[in-house]
Amino acid sequence: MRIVFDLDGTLIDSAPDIRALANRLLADRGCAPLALAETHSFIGNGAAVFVEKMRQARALPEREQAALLAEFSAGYETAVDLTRPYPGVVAALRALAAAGHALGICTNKPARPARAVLAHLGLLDGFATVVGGDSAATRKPDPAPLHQAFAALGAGPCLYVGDSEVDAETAQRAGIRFLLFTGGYRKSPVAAIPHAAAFSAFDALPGLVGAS
Ligand SMILES: O=C(O)COP(=O)(O)O
Ligand SMILES: [Mg+2]
Repeated sequence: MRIVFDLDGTLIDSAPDIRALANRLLADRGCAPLALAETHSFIGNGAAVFVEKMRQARALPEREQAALLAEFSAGYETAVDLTRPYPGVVAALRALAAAGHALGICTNKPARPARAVLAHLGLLDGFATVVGGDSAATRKPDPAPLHQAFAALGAGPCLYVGDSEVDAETAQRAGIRFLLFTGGYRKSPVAAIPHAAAFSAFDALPGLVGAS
């Protein structure tokens, strides 16, 4: 089977690094720092949307957007030290690879920081493709980047694993079966997010894939 994963809030808890990076930018401008929950709520639609939501939350003017995004992007690749895989992720990925599944990533995080954090955690080599928010002409919830990720994995049934409303919509629009990790950065109740199956701990994932 071809299995594609979302990244932030699905395989990795990256919000502490994203928050620290954002708070450096805000501190330079005399603004109050982001709380962790606020940070979670801004993640999922890519770097430009994150910076826009951060800017609006601190009432910074629109004319600052380009400079904020440039500074954010410049620091993004090295913002890896506080990021951890969720419990059970490493073992689940290893089990899925050992069972012969082809694994890929489709994230709205730009490709370079996505690859950098995966490499930092020793996980990059496990993925045959990494499609980022800037890898295709469009980003999720447009289905094109998800199709691109599956195309890179060859043939076979498809499964997408993600944590958010954006991921569920992307899978639905792509016509692909979706598994929801409930422990990430979703904003809505699990019941309000379309999914084939949901799981709260990664040790359940190989069994769910086997049952798909
Ligand atoms: O919003 C982002 O930059 C990334 O989020 P995702 O990995 O959940 O797609
Ligand atoms: Mg996510």
